[in-house]
Parts: sequence; C-alpha cells; structure tokens
Amino acid sequence: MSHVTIDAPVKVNLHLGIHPGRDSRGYHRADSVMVALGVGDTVTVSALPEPPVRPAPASRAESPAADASGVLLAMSEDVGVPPQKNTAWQAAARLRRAFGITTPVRVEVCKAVPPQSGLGGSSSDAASVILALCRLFSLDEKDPRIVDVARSVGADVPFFLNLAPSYLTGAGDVLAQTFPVLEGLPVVLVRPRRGVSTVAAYREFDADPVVPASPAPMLAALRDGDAMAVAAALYNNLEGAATRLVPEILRVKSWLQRRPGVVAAQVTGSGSCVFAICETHAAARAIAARAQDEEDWWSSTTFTVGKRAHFC
Ligand SMILES: C[C@](O)(CO)[C@H](O)COP(=O)(O)OP(=O)(O)OC[C@H]1O[C@@H](n2ccc(N)nc2=O)[C@H](O)[C@@H]1O
Ligand SMILES: Nc1ncnc2c1ncn2[C@@H]1O[C@H](COP(=O)(O)OP(=O)(O)OP(=O)(O)O)[C@@H](O)[C@H]1O
Repeated sequence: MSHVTIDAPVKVNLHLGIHPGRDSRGYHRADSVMVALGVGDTVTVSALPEPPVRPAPASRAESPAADASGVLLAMSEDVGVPPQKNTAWQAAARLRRAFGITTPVRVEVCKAVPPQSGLGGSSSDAASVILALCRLFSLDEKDPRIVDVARSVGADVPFFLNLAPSYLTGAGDVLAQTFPVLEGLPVVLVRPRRGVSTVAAYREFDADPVVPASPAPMLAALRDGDAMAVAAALYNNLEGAATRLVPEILRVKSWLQRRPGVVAAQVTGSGSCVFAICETHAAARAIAARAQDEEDWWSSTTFTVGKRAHFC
C-alpha cells in the first residue's frame, strides 16, 4: 500500500461545560460531549522514496521529497499558518518521531469546512493523518503512543480517533464514556462571515467566567438514545464569550430557532458556527439554502455519524 485516503469529519459539541481557571498547561477543565457529522475534509497520506544515504546527483534534486522533518504538506487552500503550525503536519511529524519511522511522507489535505468554526476541522485533519499513518505503516491503533501524540496536537484530536458520540473530561481530551450513535439525525450548520479564534474565546471566557451546568441530562439522553431529549439538553457555556467576540452568532442562532423544522439550535465549541437539529433532512436542506441565498452565510446540510468512511 503506497497511500491511504481517509475522511476527516467535523464534530459538534452537544454539551460543552468549561470550568473557570487554567491548569499548569494553560488549559481549562472541560466536560465535552461531542458527536461527529457526515461532512468534513479529506486527508491522503503517501509514502515517499527514502532519501539517499549519499547526496543526490543534481538530476534527482527535484524528485518529490520532504524536508528534514520527513513530512511534505500539501493543503488545498491556505489556512493562514506555516506548515510547522499546521495540525496535519504536526500529527505526521510527531507520529513519525514517536514510532521511529524513517520513511518520508506526503500529507495532502482537501479542505471542505471553514476554519474558526468550532467544528474541529484542524483537529479532525490531525486524527485522520494519524490513522492513515497507522494503516500505511501497520501500526497498532490501540498503542498508547497514538493517543499521546493526538493529545499533544490538540484537545479535540483524541475524540476524532474514535468518532463514537463521546463524553470527554480533563481538558476535553480524556475519553470518559462512549454512546451508541443516534445515526442519521438531520443537522444544518450555519456560520456567520467571521470566525472565532479558540485561543481568543478562552481568553474572553476568563474575563467573565461562567460556572458550567452538569452534563448529566445530556449523558442520560444519549444513554436512552432519545433524540428529542438530546435536542432539549443542548448546552454550551463558551457561547457567551464567542458571541461577545462575534455578535452575529446570536443573529444566526435566533434566525435558526425561528425556521420551521428546527428542533433546537446551539453554538458549537468556541464558534462561530451554529448547528440546528432538524425534524427532517428536507427541512435542513431548505434552511441551508436560505442561509446561503438570503444571508450569505456559509451553510451545510448533514447528519450525525458514528464511524468514518475509508477510501483507499
Ligand atoms: C472549544 C473546543 O473545540 C470544544 O470541543 C475545544 O475545547 C478546543 O479544542 P482544540 O481546538 O483542540 O484546542 P487546542 O488546540 O488544544 O487549544 C487551543 C487553545 O485553547 C485553549 N484551551 C483549549 C482547550 C481547553 N480545554 N482549555 C483551553 O484553555 C488554550 O488556550 C489552548 O492553547
Ligand atoms: N489543518 C488545518 N486546517 C485548518 N486550520 C488549521 C489547520 N492547522 C492549523 N490551523 C489553524 O487553526 C485555526 C483553527 O482551525 P479549525 O478549523 O480547527 O477551527 P475550529 O473549528 O474553530 O477548531 P476547534 O473546534 O477545535 O476550536 C485556523 O484558523 C488555522 O490558523
């Protein structure tokens, strides 16, 4: 096998409870309940030829090669950071180092969702790179070094290794419990023009911290597989910080709450995207079209999933 292509689905937070105060790493304690959706980026990882032991002759200097890190990154669009700050690059470089892989690799990311949305796009890219490398080099996905590398790249990355609806504690990076998926629940995503930086949202939260509500109602709803109870229990105490940074989020949320066919709407993660659980896929599609046509907001129609699709 010389390359692996794998999807990188986004997530929404069904419950996000951030606790005031930071730990020694500068992170907040978080109760995070996440579910993956059927939309996202696509990641392809390929093995490149091993670098020659002696310097290459001039004629071979332009063959596809990674830099000294052993990772060559190709993004479908500029996400505003140099390769070394890109989560897909970091995941590949750190996994190679952790497992002593010497074969250079090319990582290609085809972006489909806008950054700074609270959808975890960059975290999912990183997890998909890790899983693709596991397949390419026949690594055991259950090896504890895998989750360590994931966590080192970002708090949301461990969730994306598994993809089942999950309750995470710690900094939102420690898997506490998984649930059966509420397969195929219709969801519409709507994002205002401006995004929210996760770092800025947590800083804004610190300026006026809110003690979080318990995740118990959401955990019970998921245990019961009760979609209406899930919709009734949506919660996010980072929403206030996100909406102070981008007030248009509130307009998106109240617009969604007024649309026929919406059961409930909530900001995901640190925003700026708002998601709505809908009664039907047709209602979700109609709302996405209106958001795009009438308001010029980015939108996408999707559904909840519990595992990833593989391509090869
Ligand atoms: C908002 C959420 O997406 C909810 O799922 C996550 O909490 C953020 O996860 P993420 O994007 O993977 O975040 P990271 O890349 O690990 O962290 C970015 C920055 O967010 C802040 N951060 C993140 C997670 C957390 N529990 N506490 C924090 O204070 C820290 O300043 C950190 O430097
Ligand atoms: N692979 C990547 N794709 C997109 N952005 C990346 C990537 N790697 C690093 N970044 C940086 O991370 C920032 C946040 O991207 P991301 O799409 O994960 O936002 P987000 O959905 O708000 O994240 P989260 O939900 O984890 O808070 C981007 O603005 C960009 O500067």
